[in-house]
Amino acid sequence: MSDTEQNPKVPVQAAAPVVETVSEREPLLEVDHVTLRFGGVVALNDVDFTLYKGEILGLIGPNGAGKTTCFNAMTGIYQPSEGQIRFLGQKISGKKRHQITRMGMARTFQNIRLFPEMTALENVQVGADAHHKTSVISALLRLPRHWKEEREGREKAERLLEFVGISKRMHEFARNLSYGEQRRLEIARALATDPKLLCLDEPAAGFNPAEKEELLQLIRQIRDQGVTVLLIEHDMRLVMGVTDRIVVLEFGKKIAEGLPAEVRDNPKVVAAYLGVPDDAA
Ligand SMILES: Nc1ncnc2c1ncn2[C@@H]1O[C@H](COP(=O)(O)OP(=O)(O)OP(=O)(O)O)[C@@H](O)[C@H]1O
Repeated sequence: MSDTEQNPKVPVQAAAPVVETVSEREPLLEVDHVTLRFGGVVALNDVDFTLYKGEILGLIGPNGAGKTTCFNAMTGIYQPSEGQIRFLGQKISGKKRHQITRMGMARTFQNIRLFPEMTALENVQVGADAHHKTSVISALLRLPRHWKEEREGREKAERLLEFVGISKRMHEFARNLSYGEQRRLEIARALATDPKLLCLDEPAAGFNPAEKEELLQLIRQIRDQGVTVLLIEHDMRLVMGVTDRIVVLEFGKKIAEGLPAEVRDNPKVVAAYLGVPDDAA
C-alpha cells in the first residue's frame, strides 16, 4: 500500500481552500479565441475554452494537435499571436513565468525536468522557495525570519512528499529515483508553489497499469485539496476515468468539448483518433 493510500488526507497547503463544485462554474482560466503561429505553422487556431474552479479538465488530441503549445501559452512560455488568456480575470500575456507561478499556476513537463544532483526533498524545497518573502540580504545575514521560512519550507516539502507517496525516498538524489517516483516528485515540486491550477503534461507517459491507477487516485486527491487540474494525456482510459470535462484539439483547432462520455461518442473525435476523413465522420 502506498503512502498516499495510508494517509490520503495529508494537506497540500497549510489551509486548503474549500473545494468548489463544477456546478458553480466560476472561471479560473479563460482561453479566449487564441491563435498561435510559428512562422507558417498555425499551432493553435482560434482556440476557445474555459477552465472552471474545482474541475479536472482533460486536453486531448492526436500528436501535433497543439496541446503542449496551448499549455505553453497558458504558462507564459509563448505569447498568442491573436486572442488572449486570462487567469482569475487577469491577462497572462506579458507576464514573466515567475509572476504566473505567483498568480497560482504550476505545471509539470512532458520530459521530466528535475535537478538530478539534488535530493527529492531539495527539489521540492526549490518549489516552495517561489513564495519566500525574505530577501537575499536576510538569507546572507541569516536573520531569524530567514530560518523560519527555511524550516517551514522543509516541513511543507516533507508533507508534500508524503502526499505524493515518496516520503521514504526524500533524501535520495532525484537521479536515483525510479521513473514513476520522479514523476511524483515533479508533481510535489509543482504543488509546493501553492497552485490554484496544476497543469500536468502527460503525467502517465511510460507508466504501467498499476502506476496509472495510482496516478488517477493522486490526481483526484489533488483536486479534493482544492486545486483545479488541467491534464494532457494520451491514455484514454485514464482521461475518461478522472476528468470532469474534456476539450479536444485537432490540427490546432478545438473540435469538441464536453463530458467524457459525450466526447468519447463524438464522431469528429472518433475520426480524429482513427484517421477517418472528415466527410466520412
Ligand atoms: N517551437 C515551435 N516551432 C515551430 N513549430 C512548433 C513549435 N512547437 C510546436 N510546433 C508545431 O505546432 C504544432 C502543435 O505542436 P504541439 O507540440 O503543441 O502538439 P501536441 O498536441 O502537444 O503533440 P504531442 O501529443 O505529439 O506532444 C505541431 O505542428 C508542431 O510541429
